[in-house]
Amino acid sequence: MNAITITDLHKYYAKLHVLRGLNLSVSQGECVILLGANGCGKSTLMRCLNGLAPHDQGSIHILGEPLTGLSAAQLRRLRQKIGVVFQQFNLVQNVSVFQNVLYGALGQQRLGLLTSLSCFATIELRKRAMAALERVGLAHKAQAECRELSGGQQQRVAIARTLMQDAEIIIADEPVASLDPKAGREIMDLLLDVVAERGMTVLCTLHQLEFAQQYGDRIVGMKAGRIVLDAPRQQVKLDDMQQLYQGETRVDQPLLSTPTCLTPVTH
Ligand SMILES: Nc1ncnc2c1ncn2[C@@H]1O[C@H](COP(=O)(O)OP(=O)(O)OP(=O)(O)O)[C@@H](O)[C@H]1O
Repeated sequence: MNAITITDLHKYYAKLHVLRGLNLSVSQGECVILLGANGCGKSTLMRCLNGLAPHDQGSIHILGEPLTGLSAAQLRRLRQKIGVVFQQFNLVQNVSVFQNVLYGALGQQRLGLLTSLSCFATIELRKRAMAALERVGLAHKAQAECRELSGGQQQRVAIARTLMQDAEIIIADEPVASLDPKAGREIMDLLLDVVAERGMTVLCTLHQLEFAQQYGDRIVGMKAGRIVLDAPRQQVKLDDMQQLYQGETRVDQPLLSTPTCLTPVTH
């Protein structure tokens, strides 16, 4: 079964046609790196996948379930399977690292928010949260407030939270954009190790081509709201990736021609 199946996906912001007929399948356990210039629609795609932004046409299936037509409870249950690691560390800054990780259990518990608060959490949940923090090397920072951590440490907390969540899919939107090269590499190493251990599926946007050459199974490239490159990482040349940043790349530019595929889509 595919972890993610996207068929003829369209998304508009008012008159701006942002996603222009996307087709993409990601197998369970696969790590796909998504590349594309600023404004080509990557984050919008990520938001659609996470149910944060409704799409206008086409379909998205997550682990075989359609993302549309779900009740609020069904959508919540499906979103529980999707962990997010975003460029802007989507953590609650003024609470502890431990508490942020515990929030990952939100939605698994019948009592919701209350049981994910550290003062009410069961011993089992607390143990799991500590184990997740140990896995990302941050057990010693459990009681620190998130805002006291470096960018790299905050991304570690976000990864720990996906472990707490028992996510099956990780959507990582520029997870290393604000990190220095060493910290960025450490986060990519950790992310890929953790997902391999758990057989999770990853869709990760990056702007660093040198990372794209080293991480993941497959490279998908977008240009002006369309997928124009989709091939196993080893088959993608640097020049193929560089072309993604040339010509008409943004969705808010008038298109002079329909972009052609740089490399035949192999899926
Ligand atoms: N909520 C929104 N409302 C209106 N327009 C939006 C919204 N979000 C994004 N856009 C527009 O959609 C287009 C695509 O933006 P998006 O953030 O998806 O691109 P991106 O490829 O992720 O870019 P970047 O690499 O800079 O993050 C841009 O023109 C942007 O201004």
